[in-house]
Amino acid sequence: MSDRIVLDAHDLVVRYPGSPPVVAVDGVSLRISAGETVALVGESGSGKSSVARAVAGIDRPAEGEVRFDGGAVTALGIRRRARELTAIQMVFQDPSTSLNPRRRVGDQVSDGITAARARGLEGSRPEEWFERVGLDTAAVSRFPHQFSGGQKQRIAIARALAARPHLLVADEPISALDASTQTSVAALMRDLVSELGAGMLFISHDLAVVQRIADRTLVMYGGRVMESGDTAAIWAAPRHPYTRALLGAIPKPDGAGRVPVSPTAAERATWTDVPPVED
Ligand SMILES: Nc1ncnc2c1ncn2[C@@H]1O[C@H](COP(=O)(O)OP(=O)(O)OP(=O)(O)O)[C@@H](O)[C@H]1O
Repeated sequence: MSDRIVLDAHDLVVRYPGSPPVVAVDGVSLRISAGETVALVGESGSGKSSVARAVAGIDRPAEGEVRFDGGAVTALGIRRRARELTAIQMVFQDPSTSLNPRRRVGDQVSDGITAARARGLEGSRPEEWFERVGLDTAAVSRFPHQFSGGQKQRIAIARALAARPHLLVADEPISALDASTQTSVAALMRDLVSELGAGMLFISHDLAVVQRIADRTLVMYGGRVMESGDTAAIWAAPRHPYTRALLGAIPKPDGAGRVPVSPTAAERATWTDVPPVED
């Protein structure tokens, strides 16, 4: 990890139309350094995907600013933005929808290579990326339906990383995969982004995987960051009551099963009443 900050988003507010409007993100700030993996965790609806879309330049936040490699993402002109945003790549939950079913997978990885070349970076070959993500290089001429879900996600990762991004935004990249491949795909992503010196925003509800791969973690609830800090420190001693409740939902190793977070309204109020704990 280096001291170079690739992403610096501050005071993000994301609202969706409605009456009243939905405040999905309410004042979230986050920084990611080169080579660093930062996880966003929190229950469904806490605003994780909305943060991801704002920092990736998909949705414009209602308030706040996203700075990427020192420049304001929201202030880029259309042409410059299309060119420069190849340095931010995304991996989504479902590789079946993110890969084009009618194109050979090698050609799709070549799109990433072309994007890197357009930024003046040295060329590479799709086979090299297949090798890096643990796939048979002979498979470059196949079509997406000839692969398993886990293999398709490896291809989507190869395509994203072939573009040599400075930031990879991964929104639930392992949740559609078989349990047996989830950890290995997550670990692969982490290793490759740190090898490339890129930063990664990793969104997952799999807390055991987050614990394993994230350098830092932000815990969100109701659109706000409740706790943020070094992953190991948070797991060793969660300080915010919401974090304690969330970590209590990890399946117990003794086989006692998943402990649901089923808070009462009073408990929820206690979480939002306690000020955030940030590093
Ligand atoms: N396009 C939209 N229009 C209206 N409301 C939306 C829209 N997208 C998200 N929301 C709402 O914004 C809030 C945050 O949603 P978001 O998808 O960011 O949360 P999340 O933590 O990523 O959830 P999940 O883990 O289920 O994906 C939720 O209340 C959601 O219903």
